Amino acid sequence: MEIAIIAHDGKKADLIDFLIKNEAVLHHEKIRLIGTGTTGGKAEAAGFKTQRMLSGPLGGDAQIAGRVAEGITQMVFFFKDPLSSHPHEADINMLIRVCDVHNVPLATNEATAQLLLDAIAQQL
Ligand SMILES: O=C(CO)COP(=O)(O)O
Repeated sequence: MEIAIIAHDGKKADLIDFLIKNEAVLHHEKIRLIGTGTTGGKAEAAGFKTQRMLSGPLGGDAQIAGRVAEGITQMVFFFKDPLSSHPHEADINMLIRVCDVHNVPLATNEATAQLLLDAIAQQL
């Protein structure tokens, strides 16, 4: 299963902490991580093999949306920062919309991501 990880700058530390907390599940052979450029780089530095797309503002969210639309990415953890604005808001909303169009689970905060991952862990 391919899971996309994305975090805005104000949430990147929270996402990495979340990955570390769940490393037993995330290192399972059936799980493959992809991420936007900077988020993916930080995940790599923390020991998580992650296929990196472009940085979000340069089209990374759009690339992940494309993979969701094609059925390649099957879950998205997107730790959005609700307290900051982003120049690529259109891409962010497009990714959320594409997840809804294709009924792909999308967590935009840690509590939801944990519930999704716990559900996945039971199926591995
Ligand atoms: O902007 C982002 C999501 O909208 C995240 O991109 P980066 O991981 O490259 O910072």
